[in-house]
Amino acid sequence: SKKLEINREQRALMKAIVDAYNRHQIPEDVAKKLLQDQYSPEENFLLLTEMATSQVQVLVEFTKNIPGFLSLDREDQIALLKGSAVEAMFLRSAQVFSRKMPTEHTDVLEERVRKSGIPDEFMTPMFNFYKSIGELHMVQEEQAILTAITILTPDRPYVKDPQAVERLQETMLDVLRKLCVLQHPQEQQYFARLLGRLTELRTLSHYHSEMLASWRMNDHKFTPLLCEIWDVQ
Ligand SMILES: O=C(NC1CCCCC1)[C@H](C1CCCCC1)n1c(-c2ccc(-c3ccccc3)s2)nc2ccccc21
Repeated sequence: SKKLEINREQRALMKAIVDAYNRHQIPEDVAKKLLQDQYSPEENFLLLTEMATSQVQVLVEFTKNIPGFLSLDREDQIALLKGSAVEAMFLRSAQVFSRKMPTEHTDVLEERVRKSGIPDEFMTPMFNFYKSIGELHMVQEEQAILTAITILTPDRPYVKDPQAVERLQETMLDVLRKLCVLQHPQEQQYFARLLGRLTELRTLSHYHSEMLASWRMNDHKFTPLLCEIWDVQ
């Protein structure tokens, strides 16, 4: 029916976002590194800060390709990036964790992350989120559009024109809704479950400053970019 069909304009929008999402992959595959060796909390913290610094740069490039983003108020663009960077990091970590790999690799990866230096009390919510993302078996279009929807959240701190952001987010939500029906015709509430993950993501991301501050080591060093993004130091 007309209502459900992805029209030409939406197909172009989806292509732009998926191309940008694939173009801006994380340079070094952190999963491969973690599967190679067990690192000390200090080495893991350094690995996280390196991965996170490059991921923020990747996120900025991806965001610039979201149709309409660059026509938003300049300060609102910064507010949206700052407000979504940690969530995008956890979303990308979940996608890395849920990537198709032999079971024993997933088990080793889980073990390495559990022993990375992050305090134990954060492990349950973090892995609950990773596993709930994994169970969705998202196609890459859904992953890319979900990341764009996360960035285009109107109620981030300091956004001056939330309506303009809401208009862009609604366009993305409409495409994602149609895509979910097409990709997962059996699962009625798939789209609703997908959006429910964004709520879980926001809750998980609330802990990030505490996770970093209580990483099992002394003298936590951050890059200036991460001090800005992570609300630390
Ligand atoms: O490198 C990583 N993630 C990259 C981020 C950028 C995008 C690609 C993925 C880290 C590593 C964890 C182990 C120690 C080294 C770093 N990672 C996490 C995180 C746990 C906590 C995280 C965090 C983020 C912000 C603030 C406070 C805490 S990220 N979950 C993973 C699941 C699977 C593979 C790696 C994973």
